[in-house]
Amino acid sequence: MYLKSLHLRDFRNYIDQQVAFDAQKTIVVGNNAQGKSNLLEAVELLATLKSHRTSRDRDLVREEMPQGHIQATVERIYGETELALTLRKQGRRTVSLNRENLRRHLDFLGILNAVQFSSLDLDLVRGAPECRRTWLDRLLVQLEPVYAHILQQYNQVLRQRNALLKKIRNLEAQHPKEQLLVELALWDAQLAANGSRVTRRRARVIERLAPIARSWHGKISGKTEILDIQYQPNVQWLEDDPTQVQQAFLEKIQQRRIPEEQLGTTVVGPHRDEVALNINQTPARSYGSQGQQRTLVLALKLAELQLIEEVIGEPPLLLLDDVLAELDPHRQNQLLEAIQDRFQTLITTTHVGSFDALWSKDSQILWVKTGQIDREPSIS
Ligand SMILES: Nc1ncnc2c1ncn2[C@@H]1O[C@H](COP(=O)(O)OP(=O)(O)OP(=O)(O)O)[C@@H](O)[C@H]1O
Repeated sequence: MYLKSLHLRDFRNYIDQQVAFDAQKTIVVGNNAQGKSNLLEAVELLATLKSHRTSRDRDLVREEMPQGHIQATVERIYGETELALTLRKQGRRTVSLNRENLRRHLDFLGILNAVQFSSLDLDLVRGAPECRRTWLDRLLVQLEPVYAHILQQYNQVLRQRNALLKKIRNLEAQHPKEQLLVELALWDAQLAANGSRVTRRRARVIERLAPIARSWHGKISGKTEILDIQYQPNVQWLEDDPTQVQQAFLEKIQQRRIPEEQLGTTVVGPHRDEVALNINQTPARSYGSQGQQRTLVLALKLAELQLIEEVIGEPPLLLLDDVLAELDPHRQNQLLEAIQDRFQTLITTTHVGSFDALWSKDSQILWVKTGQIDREPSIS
């Protein structure tokens, strides 16, 4: 797939900016806080309808303006598509394909695919389990857009079940709670049904991703380190069968009944899953240097690229936000070799000279200054 052009209006610090991409690699150069990451964020939003920097649309709209727009033309094997996303300070966002508004946002996903790699990704290794769940979920949405809907339904059930558990916890001692317990049983079944759809998909994606990531990791680290990725679902199950997985949920819910009522919150389900990342059988978080942790993140990103390409049948975009200069020449070369000319890549940097000149060969260079993009560096 190829992102041909982008048009940003009142998005972050861009007023009205057109960008035409005319090379497989685009290097976006500028000082800090000029709008480089904002540009990549716009592409990320078109690919996933999410930003890893904010969950509030009002942050994305230019200051003082009521709404902002991102528009793009994407070329796929089957033809060209125009994507548009309108973000509002107040009210819901709207999405359109080829100038037709879509009722279901789900239908917008899967047209543009992108793998994002920024320094924040070190949180994949060092951060809380939530970072790894979010990463996994975003990958799943790209591989199978309907997963966005599945996850949304699960989260809705979770919220409603939590509200009910809170109500039960706060009941006066003499107040009968039978009616609420009948209601809770209905939510238990919903949690099991929706939770099993989430956990089965997470397990499947890890099963496919783990060997690819292990192989990349071996190549980059020179085979001295062995990466092991293990999905650790909160509800353990053995066979990928909906009935059996739901049964495992219901059994665990029964076991945790008392703590759940005492805490007033759901403690069973995929919102408590973990993905263990081990190097040579030691948790990566406590293993080795920052450089070794970077190698791991790089291997994960390369595995994401490869898996999306395998599943979608077309190479996704790669968004490298200020990470190239942080990789040593060996890792830079591994990355360059892996992407070759297959993956359209957008790279942000403060200095073009801060990474190997091979990167700028055949690349388009764009200069960003206070929300304006030029093909030449500005004089001042
Ligand atoms: N909603 C908004 N309206 C107007 N300006 C905004 C908005 N959100 C962010 N900005 C501005 O965008 C700029 C930050 O841009 P960006 O995050 O793309 O930086 P960058 O060029 O990637 O720099 P760095 O190298 O520091 O990451 C800041 O000047 C910030 O004030």
